[in-house]
Amino acid sequence: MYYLYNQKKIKFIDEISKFINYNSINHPIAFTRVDFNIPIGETNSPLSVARIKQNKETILLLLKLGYIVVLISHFGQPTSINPDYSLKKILKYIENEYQINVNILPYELDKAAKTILINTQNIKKQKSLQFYDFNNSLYLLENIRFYSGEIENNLNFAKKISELSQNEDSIYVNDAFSVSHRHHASICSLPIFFPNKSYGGLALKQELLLLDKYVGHLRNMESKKIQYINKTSILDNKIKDNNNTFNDKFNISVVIIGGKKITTKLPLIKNLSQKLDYIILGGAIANTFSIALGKKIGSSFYEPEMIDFAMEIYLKSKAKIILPQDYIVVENTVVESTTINTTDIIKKDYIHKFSEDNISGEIGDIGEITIKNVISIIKKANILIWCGPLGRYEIPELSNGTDSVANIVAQETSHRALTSIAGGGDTIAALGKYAEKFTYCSTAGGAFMMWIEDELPGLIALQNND
Ligand SMILES: Nc1ncnc2c1ncn2[C@@H]1O[C@H](COP(=O)(O)OP(=O)(O)OP(=O)(O)O)[C@@H](O)[C@H]1O
Ligand SMILES: O=C(O)[C@H](O)COP(=O)(O)O
Repeated sequence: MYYLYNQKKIKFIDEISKFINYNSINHPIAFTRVDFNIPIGETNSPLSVARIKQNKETILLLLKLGYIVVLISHFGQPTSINPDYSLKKILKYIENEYQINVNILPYELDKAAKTILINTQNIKKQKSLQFYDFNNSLYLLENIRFYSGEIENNLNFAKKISELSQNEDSIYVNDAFSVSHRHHASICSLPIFFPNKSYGGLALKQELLLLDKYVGHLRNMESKKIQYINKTSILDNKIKDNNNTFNDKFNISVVIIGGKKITTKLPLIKNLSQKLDYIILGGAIANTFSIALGKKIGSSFYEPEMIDFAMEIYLKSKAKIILPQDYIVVENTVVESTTINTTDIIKKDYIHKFSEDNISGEIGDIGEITIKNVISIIKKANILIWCGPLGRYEIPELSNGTDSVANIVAQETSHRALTSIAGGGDTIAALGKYAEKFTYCSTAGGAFMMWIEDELPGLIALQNND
């Protein structure tokens, strides 16, 4: 089956089995881009392994087809080699999900090539004895962001990776929708070395088909007529169903944007705000808007270089943007950080409620008034998109905002025709038990938003002319 992306075809790996001659296969490599960038919690254990689980089908199919699978993933955003971001830290969770031994390849690519070569010979012997052992067939490159060529999208670096295999039947597979918005070597340049042999994996296929089904219309939409919205009544938590407030009952689209990847997500809000009725902001993204509006947010996280841009978006879409009105604030944060994500340990005594704008300390969650307002909007919505937690959900005392809103979205999805689509590694973890009640949860946050708004470079790289 082909998928048409901007009029060009993307092939998926389930096509391969129709053409392959199993007897002639000489163990080529399937270079498979996955996204094992899973959220890690306080005790250094994963908060969600959804991103690992989703590639299982792809990997098993490739192994059964006789490929040696070399998995390529990033983990966090390291700028150089850093043991805290080694994929070795999550190896046991990968092996646990797949029930197959995964070999981490040496960082030096020439040594990695030798390791694969030696193991290939072993597999040949085993195959001739009619004993096929997946345990020698699955490899994992170290965190691809340990190599400077990755984020530089360096063609030579991609070529070196492709040269781990000398077999002309080797293929490239992108099974990482959630990182397909990055112009990185393993996403955009590596497929160049596999002309007509670059495929989408089964997880990527599922993401595209389901997102098309549920929110495909948003991609094609130019902009939605701005409805007359009496914002004061919303802030007062009194939404009326008459012509002066909402034109169509339940014809309201809402996006909730939280989290802390402000540079990635902010540019995508600009156009999205033209298509949807409400932009509910939480998390550190909201902080950047608050600063732009001259509010005091204490020592809260924000991105100074995005302030002007936040202001531009605010001025353009003021009537639609809902910012928090009250917060849970942490004073004198006691940080015993894990280096991955911000899972700090905070003393309960330091957590306070703030209902005003002049905050001291660090915003950790939205407060009760904001939660009520957000819920009142959700109750009127017929489509809801959610990317990014509303607070530092990893810390139980700061998870109430995300939890309460997730609970209502889950209820509204079950009880009436609310289409709820959430996306993001942390978002899925933050939604917890409510995630399964959502219409669909994508593993992608930034990539999902870019999929709605723009072209994804990772999908362009998979397009075929044949
Ligand atoms: N007010 C806040 N201040 C600081 N960090 C916050 C705040 N609110 C949420 N966060 C943090 O944001 C992180 C998640 O943000 P992120 O933008 O990565 O979301 P995501 O859903 O995983 O998207 P993606 O899949 O694109 O990474 C969490 O670690 C959470 O603790
Ligand atoms: O968490 C994500 O959204 C993906 O793993 C991409 O990670 P990145 O934002 O560090 O590129």
